[in-house]
Amino acid sequence: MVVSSENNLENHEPHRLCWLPLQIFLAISKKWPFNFIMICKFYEAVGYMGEENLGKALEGADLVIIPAGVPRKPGMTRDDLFNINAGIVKGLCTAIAKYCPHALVNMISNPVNSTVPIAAEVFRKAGTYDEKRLFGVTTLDVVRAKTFYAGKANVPVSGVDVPVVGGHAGVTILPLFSQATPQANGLSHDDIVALTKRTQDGGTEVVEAKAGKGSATLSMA
Ligand SMILES: NC(=O)c1ccc[n+]([C@@H]2O[C@H](COP(=O)([O-])OP(=O)(O)OC[C@H]3O[C@@H](n4cnc5c(N)ncnc54)[C@H](O)[C@@H]3O)[C@@H](O)[C@H]2O)c1
Ligand SMILES: O=C(O)C[C@H](O)C(=O)O
Repeated sequence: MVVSSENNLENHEPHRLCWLPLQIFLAISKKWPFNFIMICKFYEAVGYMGEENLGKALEGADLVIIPAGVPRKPGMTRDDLFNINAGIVKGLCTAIAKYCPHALVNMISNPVNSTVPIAAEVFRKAGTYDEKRLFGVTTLDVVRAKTFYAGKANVPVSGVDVPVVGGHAGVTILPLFSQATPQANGLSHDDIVALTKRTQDGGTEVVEAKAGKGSATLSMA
């Protein structure tokens, strides 16, 4: 997904939202872009198909969100996606460097621990790398840590904060329950170990529940 602000809000001109080929929203339902228009009245949704239109879709973009690629099936790790998704991400990042080198890039495609370095390397080679503009999307780890912690501590999730550092796969996901607020009295070491493991395995839980039909796609949308 690509967002461009070539027009400005004050004039109530629409911004441009482009749907790249095979992108998740279109793949789920062709109605999605239209629902989005109703929600965001300042956005205009434009769909582009085919690699030959990648330049048109990306030109002038301020924000590019990359969810393209294959998801895990039960029994796979995120690393098992590397061989397919690395090439997809590399191609998209090469086009970003060419058509919108100053865009913010949010990387959803897994393995995020590897696709972000791939993007960085493509941008570095193109001379466009800016570490402040490239992000691996790991918000789900924070959401999961907060949800599981709130459940265990029996506090409303809306008031909970749990910092999560590290990467986005297995033991590289490090929820810092020692820094969580509010501090829950009465959580044992075993509770913290169990909460940590459940946070680290949250994506796997979803992949197994969907039984081969994808991953936490809608959460990212
Ligand atoms: N970072 C995260 O928190 C997070 C969360 C959910 C999913 N993911 C990752 O996002 C990716 C997509 O997962 P999903 O569950 O949405 O899968 P999905 O199969 O539902 O959607 C993937 C989309 O990518 C498209 N695609 C495939 N090859 C492409 C290409 N060469 N160019 C452009 N688009 C292409 C497919 O047509 C499909 O529409 C996976 O790698 C998954 O692991 C990451
Ligand atoms: O776990 C996955 O494969 C998808 C995503 O990274 C997630 O955390 O839900």
